[in-house]
Amino acid sequence: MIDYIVVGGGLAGIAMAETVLAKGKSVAVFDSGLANASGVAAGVYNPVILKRFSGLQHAQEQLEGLRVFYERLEARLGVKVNFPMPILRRFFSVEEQNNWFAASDRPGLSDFLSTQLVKDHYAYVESPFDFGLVTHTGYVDTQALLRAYHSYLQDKGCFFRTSFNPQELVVSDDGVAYQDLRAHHVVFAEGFGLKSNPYFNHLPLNGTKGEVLLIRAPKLSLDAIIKGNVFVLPMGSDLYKVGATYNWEDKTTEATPAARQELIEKLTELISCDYEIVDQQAGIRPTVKDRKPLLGTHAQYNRLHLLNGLGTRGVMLGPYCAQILFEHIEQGTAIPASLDIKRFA
Ligand SMILES: Cc1cc2nc3c(=O)[nH]c(=O)nc-3n(C[C@H](O)[C@H](O)[C@H](O)COP(=O)(O)OP(=O)(O)OC[C@H]3O[C@@H](n4cnc5c(N)ncnc54)[C@H](O)[C@@H]3O)c2cc1C
Repeated sequence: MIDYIVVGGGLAGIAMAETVLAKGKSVAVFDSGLANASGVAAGVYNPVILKRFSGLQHAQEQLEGLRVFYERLEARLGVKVNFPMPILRRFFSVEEQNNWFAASDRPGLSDFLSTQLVKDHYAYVESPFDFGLVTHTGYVDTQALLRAYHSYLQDKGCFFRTSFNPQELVVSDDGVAYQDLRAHHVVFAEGFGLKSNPYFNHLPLNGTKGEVLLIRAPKLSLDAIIKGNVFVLPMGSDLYKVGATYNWEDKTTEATPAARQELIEKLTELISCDYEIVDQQAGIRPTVKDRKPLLGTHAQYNRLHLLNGLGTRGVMLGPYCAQILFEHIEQGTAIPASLDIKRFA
C-alpha cells in the first residue's frame, strides 16, 4: 500500500509528488508524456500582471514558496533549474510610464516595480520610451526540471512512463486499487488531459494553446528578460525563448505557421539584430474560465483529488497549490473558496 498515486508528471504533478515525498510519504507517478505544457513553457515567474501593472494575490507567499521548493529540488537533483533574473518591461508611451510610477507606489507592488527607468540598455533592443524594471522575477528551466525529476523518480522505482486509465481504477472509502497498486489517494494532475478523465471532466477547463520560438542571436547579449509585445528570455549560449501566442480555438499541440509568423512580426518590432530560428514548440495551457486553479476532492469519492488549472502561471502556482491540496487531504484544512472545485458544483 502506498500513500499517493499522482497522474501527470508536469509542473503540477511534480509539485505534488515532491510535496508528498518531502513529508516522508510514498508516491507513484504516471506520465504518458504525450501532451505536456510544462515542457514547452518559458518558465518565467513574475508577481505582476505586466499588461496593466497590477499585483497578484498571495504573490509574496508564492514567491517564497517557489524559492524554497526549487532550492530543495536543486539540492536533491544536483541540477540548476531556478534562474533569478529581472524583467524589463518595455514602455509603449509616456502614459504607460506614468501608470507605472503610480502603480509602483501601491501596496503589494512597491516591492516589485523599480522607480528607476532603464534607458538605452541594449544595442539591439528598440525602446524609445525606456523600460521599467521588475524585481524578484526569473525563470525555471522546465525542460531540465522535468528531465531530472522524472529520472530521479525512475531511480526510486516510482515513475511509470505510461498512460493511466481512470476506467481501471477501483475506488473504495479507504483507498484505491489500480492494476497491481494499492494507494490511499489519487491526485489527478493531468493538465489539459483532464478532458478525458470521467471523474473531473465536468469542470470548465478551457485550455489555451501557446507557441514559442527558440532563436539563436549571437549579438543580442541580454542579461534580463525583455517584455514587449512578446517576451525574450535569455537561456545562455546565445539562445533565447520568444513567446508566447494565445489561441482559444485550436486544441492541437502542433506548431503552426500562423503562430510562427505572429511571433516573428512581434520580435521584429522589438529587436534589430540578426537571428536564426532553431525550434518552435506548442502546448495547451490548462486555463479555467475564472482564471483560478482547480483544487479539491471529488464530491462523491473522498480518495480522488484534483490539482489543475495552473493556467499561465504553473511555475509559481504549482508548489503553492500542491501545499494547499496536501494539507487539505492530510489535515482536513479548508481550500480557499476561490480555488476549490466546489465553486463549480
Ligand atoms: C507556450 C507556453 C508558454 C508558457 N509560459 C509559461 C511561463 O513562462 N511561466 C509559467 O509559469 N507558465 C507558463 N506556461 C504555463 C505552464 O506551462 C502551465 O501552467 C503548466 O505547465 C501546467 O502544468 P500541468 O502539470 O498542470 O500540465 P502539463 O504540463 O500539461 O502536464 C500534464 C501531464 O499529464 C500527463 N497526462 C495527462 N493525462 C494523463 C494520463 N491519463 N495518464 C498519464 N499521464 C497523463 C500529460 O502527458 C502531461 O505530461 C506556458 C505554457 C505554454 C503552452
